[in-house]
This record gives sequence, structure tokens and C-alpha cells, in this order.
Amino acid sequence: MNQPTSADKEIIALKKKLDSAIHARLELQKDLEIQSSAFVQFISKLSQTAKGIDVLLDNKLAKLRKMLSKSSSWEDVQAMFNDIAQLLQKHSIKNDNNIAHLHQQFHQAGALLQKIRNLPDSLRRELRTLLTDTTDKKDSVVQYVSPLSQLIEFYQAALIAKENLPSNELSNVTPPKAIQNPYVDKVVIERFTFFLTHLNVSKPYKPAINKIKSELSDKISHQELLDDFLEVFEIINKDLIEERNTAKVFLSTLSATLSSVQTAVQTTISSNEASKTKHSELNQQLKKNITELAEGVENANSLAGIKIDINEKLKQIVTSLEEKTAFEFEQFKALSEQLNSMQEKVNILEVQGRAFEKKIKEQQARSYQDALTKLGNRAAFDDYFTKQMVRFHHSPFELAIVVLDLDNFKRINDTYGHTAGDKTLQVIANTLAKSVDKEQFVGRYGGEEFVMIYSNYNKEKLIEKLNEIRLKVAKLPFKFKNNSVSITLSIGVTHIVENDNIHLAFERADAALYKAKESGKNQIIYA
Ligand SMILES: Nc1nc2c(ncn2[C@@H]2O[C@H](COP(=O)(O)OP(=O)(O)OP(=O)(O)O)[C@@H](O)[C@H]2O)c(=O)[nH]1
Repeated sequence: MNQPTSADKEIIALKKKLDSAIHARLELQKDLEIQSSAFVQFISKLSQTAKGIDVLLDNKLAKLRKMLSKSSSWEDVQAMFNDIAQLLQKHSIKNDNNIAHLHQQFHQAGALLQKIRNLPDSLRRELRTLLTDTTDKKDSVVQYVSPLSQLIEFYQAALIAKENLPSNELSNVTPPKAIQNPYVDKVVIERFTFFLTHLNVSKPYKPAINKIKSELSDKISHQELLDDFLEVFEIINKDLIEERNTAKVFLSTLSATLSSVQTAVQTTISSNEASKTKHSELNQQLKKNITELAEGVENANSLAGIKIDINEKLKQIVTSLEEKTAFEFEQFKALSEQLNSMQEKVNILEVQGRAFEKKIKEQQARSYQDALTKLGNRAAFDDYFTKQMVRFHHSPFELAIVVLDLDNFKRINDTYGHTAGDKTLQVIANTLAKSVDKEQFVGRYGGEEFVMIYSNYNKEKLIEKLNEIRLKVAKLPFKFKNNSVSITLSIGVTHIVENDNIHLAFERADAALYKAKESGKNQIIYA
């Protein structure tokens, strides 16, 4: 057997190498095919994801897919690849800007929602957490989908809470506002209540107004409010008509009585003239009768003749006297009838006059009274202060003016509503009224400002008294929505001095009040 030569051995080794090289190439080809198929798939997926972002990018990706399927030259594929890479980079910058904008918008919407009043506490807490968790900007728009949908949910919940809607009422279609909230806005109710509180109607109508006021609530429908408006209108109208009628009836009776008195006086004057003539005629007649009687006696020839003549003449005198008496009686009767009828009319007039006077006094009292607190109002204060000033200038005495203002009252209204504010004013007014004796004046100057006029209190005594009042008010146990609230007063006070006038004195007290506010409130400043 021939031994293999060294050449044979080399050939065999080379063949082995060739086989393994062929195998390795086949492996490589397989790898390449797998990778290029994965690459084609990746491009196809990229095309789907990027679809619609930009037409140019869509077209370029479609072209690249075609090139890959046709096994175009690598140079062409590479050129297309570069184009697409540049386009994608542009989009990446744009995307970053969009994310920044979206992030800002998201937080603005959240902050706006936080500002809405009366949000349920739980919602407010969740919203705060959401906004804190999203403080950092996200990397993609997609990451905002979840927080955005949460924010929208919060908006819906806020809307439901604000409009008092049952939660299933928020459908896809937004109904018109009137249907969204079946109840009247709270602010409108508060304004209407405020109006009713300050409405000054005559006594008989007050219960009706108070009833309407007491029935106003948060759950009043638009129709019910409209009915209430109409009822109040009717009451005001009736009150006005009645007031006008009372004045009208009085004035027309007054005018009728005056004209009937005038007619009666005229009639009396003319009948007096007529009766004068008649009296003089009757007197003439009597005189004539008596003269004739005397002449008859003088010219008589016999006693029997005289007797007959005298009898005759006396009969005539009696007739004349009877006529005179009857006439006088008639006249007296007519006059007394006239007087009686006049008296009756004057009596009616007097009754109506008294009613009218009472009404005017009532009106005057109302015009001097603050409807909410029942204290004297600014007109009453002006009147009282003027009179005291006149007294002071006539003969000086300790006269002081005090201006009191509630501290931070706006917060009460804003936090607990106008009705709570009104109640506060009433309670404080009542406390002030009870704290002063009858010789002093206390009134509401306007808004949340009160005034007092003190007579015969020197500075020390007055400050002591005002301090008492200040502490008393601060201790009043107000409770709104289960919160205990303390209300304080700032007070400015001054005594009237020689050559003072109302305005100067008031300005001095007001400036002192301003100082009290500036120095931290809840204190008294004496000017
Ligand atoms: N409820 C109610 N509020 C009133 C009435 N009159 C005035 N106000 C309110 O009183 C508040 C006065 O507010 P500001 O003048 O800002 O005074 P404040 O909040 O008391 O602040 P300071 O005076 O500085 O302590 C406002 O909110 C007015 O609407 C009223 O008759 N009823």
C-alpha cells in the first residue's frame, strides 16, 4: 500500500479548510439573510408607527421598503437611509417642543382647577398629588395620556360637585346650562336674600316678605325663584298703591271738606244778607203796626172804638211777631243743620288726618332706621349729631363721637356667604345697642361701620367703656359651618372741641379708626 505523500496530506488539509470556509460562508449568508429580513421588518414597523406624522417621511419610508425588496444597490439604500435619519431628527426636535408645551398646558389646567371654589376635599388632595407626581417633564407625548385622562376625570368630578349634578348626568353630549343645573346659583340666592333683608315695606307686608326670605334655600329651582320675584313685586306694588291711596283719600276728603265749608260760609253770608233784609222788613212792619196803633189811640173818638182798633192792631202785631219768630227759627234751623254737616265732615277729616299723620310718622321712623340691624341709620345719626352739636355750641359739655369698624369682615362674607355676614352684623348691632345707655346714640353708618355719640363721658371713662365693648364683641361665640369664629372691632374716637363741626369731628374719629386698622386692628385709638 502506497503511503500518502506529503503533497497528499497538504491537499487533504486544504480541502478541509475549504469545506469549513464554505460552511462559514453559508452561516454568514444565513445570518445576513436573517438580519436583512429583521431590518426590512423594522422599516415596515417604523413606517406603520410614523404613518401620518409627515407625508414626506411616509413617502421616503415607502421608497426604502421598495428598494430593500428589490435588493437595490447599497449606495442607494444608504443615501435614502441618511435622508430618513435627517427627517427623523427634525421630528425629534419638534416632538421635544410639543412635550414642553403639553407639560406646561397640563400644569396650567391643573392650577386652574385648584382655584375653583368649593372643590370636594378628596378631589383637591388627589389633584395635588397628580400635579406633584408630574412635576418633571416626560420623555414622550404618550406618557401624558394617562395623567391627562386623570385630569379630565377631575374636571368632570369638579363640574358635578359645582353644579350639584348627579354623577350619571354627565353624558357625552353637553346639555345647555339651564338643564345642567336645575337649581339657582347660590350667589343669586344670596343677593336676593340681601335685597329682601333691606327691603322696607309697611308693617302688614313684613310677614309675607319674611316668609319668602325664610323659604329661600340652595335647592330652589329657577321657576320657584321667578314666582318669588313676582310675589315680591306684587307686595311692593300693593304697598305703594295703598300708600298712594291713603294720601289720595285724605287729600280728596280735605279738598271736599274745604269746598263744602267754603260753600257753607258763602251760603251763610248770603242768607245773612237775605235775613237782614227780611228782618228789616219785619221790623218795619212791626214799627208800622205800633205807629198805627199809637195813631189809632190818638185819633179815636170813643173808648169802644179804641178797643176795637187796638184789638185789630194788636192782632196785626202778633202776626208780625209770629212771622218774625218763625223766620228766625227757620234760619236757626238751617244754620244749625249746616253747622252739623260741617262738623261731621271735619270729624271724618280729623280721623283721616290722624291716620295719615301716623303713616307719615311710620315712614319717617323707617327712613331713620337701618332695615338690617334695626339701629338708627346714617340719616338718624346726622340728625342726632347735628342736634347735639347745637347743644354743645350753646353750652359746651363732654361730647364724643366714636367710629367702629368690623375687622376682616370681607373674609366672613367670602368664606361663609352673605347671609352669615348679615347675621354677624345683626348680632354685633344688638350687642352694641345693649352696651350703651339711653342717653347715648348708636347707629349703623353703612356697610360694616357703626357710629356712637357719647355725652358726658370724659376721655378715661369713655376709653374704659369702649374697651369693654371691644372685648365683649371679641368674645361673641360665632359659629359658621361648624367653625368657631371670632370677630373683632377697630375703634376711632374723639371728643368735640371748641370751633369743631360735624365733618371735622367725624374725619378725626375716622382717621383714628384708620390708624387703629393700620396698627394691627382690634384696638382703640383716641384722637
Ligand atoms: N353681609 C353683608 N356684607 C356687607 C354689608 N355691607 C358691606 N358688607 C361687606 O363688608 C365687606 C367690607 O370689606 P372691606 O372694606 O374690604 O373691609 P374688611 O374685610 O373688614 O377689612 P378691614 O376693614 O381692613 O379690616 C365687604 O365684603 C362688603 O361686601 C351688608 O350689609 N351685609
